[in-house]
Amino acid sequence: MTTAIQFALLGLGIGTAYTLLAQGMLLIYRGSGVINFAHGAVAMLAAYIYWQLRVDWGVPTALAMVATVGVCGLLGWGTYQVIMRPLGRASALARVISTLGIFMLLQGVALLIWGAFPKTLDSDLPTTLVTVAGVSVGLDKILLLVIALVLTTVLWLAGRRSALGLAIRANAENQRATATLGWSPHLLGGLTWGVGWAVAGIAGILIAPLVGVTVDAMPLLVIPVLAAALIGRLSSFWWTFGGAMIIGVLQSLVSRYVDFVPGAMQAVPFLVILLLLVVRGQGVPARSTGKQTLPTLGTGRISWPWVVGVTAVGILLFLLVFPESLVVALGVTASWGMVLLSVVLLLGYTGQLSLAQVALGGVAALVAGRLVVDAGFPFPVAVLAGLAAVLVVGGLFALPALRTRGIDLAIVTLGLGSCVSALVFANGSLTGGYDGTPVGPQSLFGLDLDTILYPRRWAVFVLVMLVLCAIVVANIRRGSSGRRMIAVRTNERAASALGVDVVRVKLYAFCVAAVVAGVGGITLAFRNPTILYSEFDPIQSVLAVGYSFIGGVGYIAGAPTGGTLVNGGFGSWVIHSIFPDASPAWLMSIAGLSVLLFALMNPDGMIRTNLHLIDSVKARFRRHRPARTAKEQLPPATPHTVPPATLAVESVVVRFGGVTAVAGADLTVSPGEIVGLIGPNGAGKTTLIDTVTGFVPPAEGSVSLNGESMNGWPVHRRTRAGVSRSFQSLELFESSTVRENLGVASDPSAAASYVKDLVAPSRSPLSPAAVAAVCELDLVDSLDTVVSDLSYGRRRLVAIARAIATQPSVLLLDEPAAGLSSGETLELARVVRRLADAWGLGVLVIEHDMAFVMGLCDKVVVLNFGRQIASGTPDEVRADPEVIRAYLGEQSTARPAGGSAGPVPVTAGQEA
Ligand SMILES: Nc1ncnc2c1ncn2[C@@H]1O[C@H](COP(=O)(O)OP(=O)(O)OP(=O)(O)O)[C@@H](O)[C@H]1O
Repeated sequence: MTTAIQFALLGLGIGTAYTLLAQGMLLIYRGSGVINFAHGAVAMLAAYIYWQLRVDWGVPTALAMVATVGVCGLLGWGTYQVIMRPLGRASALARVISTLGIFMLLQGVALLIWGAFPKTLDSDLPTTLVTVAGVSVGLDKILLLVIALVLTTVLWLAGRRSALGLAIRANAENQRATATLGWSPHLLGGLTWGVGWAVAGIAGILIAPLVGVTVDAMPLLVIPVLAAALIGRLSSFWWTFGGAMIIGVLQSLVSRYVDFVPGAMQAVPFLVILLLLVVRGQGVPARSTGKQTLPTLGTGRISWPWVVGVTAVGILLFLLVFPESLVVALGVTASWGMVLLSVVLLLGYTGQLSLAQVALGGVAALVAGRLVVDAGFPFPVAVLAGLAAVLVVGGLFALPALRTRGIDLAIVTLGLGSCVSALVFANGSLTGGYDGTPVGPQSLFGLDLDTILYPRRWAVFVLVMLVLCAIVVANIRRGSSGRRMIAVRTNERAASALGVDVVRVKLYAFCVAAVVAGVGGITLAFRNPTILYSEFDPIQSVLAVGYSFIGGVGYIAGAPTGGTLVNGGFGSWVIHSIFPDASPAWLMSIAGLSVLLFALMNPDGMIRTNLHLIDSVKARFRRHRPARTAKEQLPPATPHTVPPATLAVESVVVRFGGVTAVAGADLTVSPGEIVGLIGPNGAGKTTLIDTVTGFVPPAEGSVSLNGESMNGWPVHRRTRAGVSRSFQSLELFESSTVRENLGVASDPSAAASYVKDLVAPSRSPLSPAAVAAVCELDLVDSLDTVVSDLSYGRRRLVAIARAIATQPSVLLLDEPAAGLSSGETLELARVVRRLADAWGLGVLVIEHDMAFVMGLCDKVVVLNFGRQIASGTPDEVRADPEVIRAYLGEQSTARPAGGSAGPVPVTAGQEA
């Protein structure tokens, strides 16, 4: 028992170190909404500066401390002014990636100045042993705990009680609002980053004696620190303190009691926390909170003459022309190019920020390597087995992505990558430890690929693998799988409402990306006769995202371009050719600086600028052929009818915690019938549609289609069954064209397409319903227009057309006439009437425009405070005293808030 307490107390020491770091990171997040992945690197820099001042130059301790913290504070202030402030309007991704750039830059600069050899710093706190309840513990640990408690209390009080603290928090959410309250947003931003970095500086000085001053260890502390901050939901200083302590104590106890599993100390507490976070996560995101800027994507179009020509020339240059050192460097770049291709697939196309891609490459290499060494498998068979294994592991890594997203997912995957590193790569019995795994030379179908004797052959093999992987990724981009991925990255809610199985798309993206990263990892590992797993450490996965970003995370060609910057790649070769004695740290610093410059000036990456150039050159020489008009490209519209289906909502109750949003709704929508759902703001109308479409589960009651209960069905299954919806906030894929928006809705759900797309991508003809909807809503001329360029009224029509493109039997429209002119509203009413009468579609429509509802609907249902207070024909509802009292007012035909005065004159016989 005493031993357990002893280890728990030791763990509090580790937890204290995490707390000191975590609180500064949390302060920055609360004040600017940015997770600073460089926070551990800032602490590392502080430790080096402090070592330089106190140990090397003999500056008095107090002065050295003040100077170090001051420098960190100033650098934090400068980081805000030079990087974060200009990035204020950039995407969240660009801001996160810029912190990865800072990470790389600080590590590179520290290596250049202080070298890779560790420095030692003694604790400035007294280290005498104190006995508490029979257990001995160093006084410095107790003092550190006190400092962590004081820091947490000060930050907590400042955040809650001081006007400045409140303003800093408000500034993260709305700079304009803080400005109108008399605060300077940039002063607050600079202060947040300055204080945050200063706190990291204090942490660096205090924890350096515990963890040592090295360029590797301290920046990596960011991983457990992020986990602690996640436990605090990235908002609470006290929960973060608790999280850090839990992690510290768990790690210490595991190191004592699970010491038979190497690496368990780092991994087990992590896995427990990851599990917690995943359980706490959300399957379908909440109603959208606003637009976000996403990276621009390439088309994935393949020009076969170019691919064959460039590959053939590349092979010739590799075999006959280039010097051997260059060929080897290009081979490394090509291997990394495949790892970065997996980032393009995951982050570029699917929007999933995974920080574990290099670790996955390492897993494939490990399995293949072991099979070659232990089982004597031929190289190609071992490669296939390695890829099969990493496919499964990739699927496992996808599981957190099903319930977490954005920054949470990045942290979770970084944690998983570090678990793999601790449990597997650091396990000498699996990897051979410092000696590595001696795989020796390989051969492929009789061709000797000995990397020592024939490095050129090996490089050609890697080049061919890169080209094959790039073709697969390009095929996915052009196929229906790619369209689904892009829909998921843009808006998961809208994607699932269009019948896209978001879970399947994410699993697919993670699995294919894992295999592509696996090919990269295997070719990287087998380039040496002995595999060393140090090149698969978790930080490499972080760097991989940085390299992808520089190349262009939405472009296939961006992957090998980013791969030029890796250590040992083309960039290293160039630097070494010019400066033979240059340290690899130069390349890392240049890469870090490039990430920052690209984030600031060209977030779409290097390749986009070059593509613009290539396109403009091509355009000069291309013969002008008149483009086919959108109308010519459209298949002829055929008269359309839908399979009849009746939607029934019975006694549905929906609760959000203590709020009852819907308290017993009953309605049916029959084929060809238009039902209006009205009620004051907050009555529960959208919640009812959310429940019918599967976004929100009912607490009681049932929703059925043609008598079959849909309770428990996921969103996409309801869509595929024939229930489609539009959104009040439209939720269109704004940066895609109208055609692409409709294309996602038109794609059949066939599972086989995921496999077929790898080799033969399927084109997306619009569904007959989509074509009919485009003609009906007069959108033909807008088909190839990017949605964000359309007027608000036309975007509303696109949202309706997209809902119709899924070929529904029942259509749910959430405020379709909001923002339309009276002419457009009239036209919309005619179209909806026609959809019901001619197509046989059942329509449930929410609208505040009473004239529209009363003139159009066959039946009207009224909600008030979640309660259904009336239902019947428009005339019956209009005359209902409770409805008049609660909603319509005495002028029952008038729109409650500024609507048109009389009913829209549309009846069954009047359609256009
Ligand atoms: N995710 C949620 N968590 C908690 N409460 C919610 C949530 N979503 C909706 N509500 C609450 O449920 C009630 C009904 O909201 P809902 O948006 O469905 O109303 P509505 O009739 O569609 O309003 P409007 O006409 O303004 O769109 C409101 O009190 C709202 O605050």
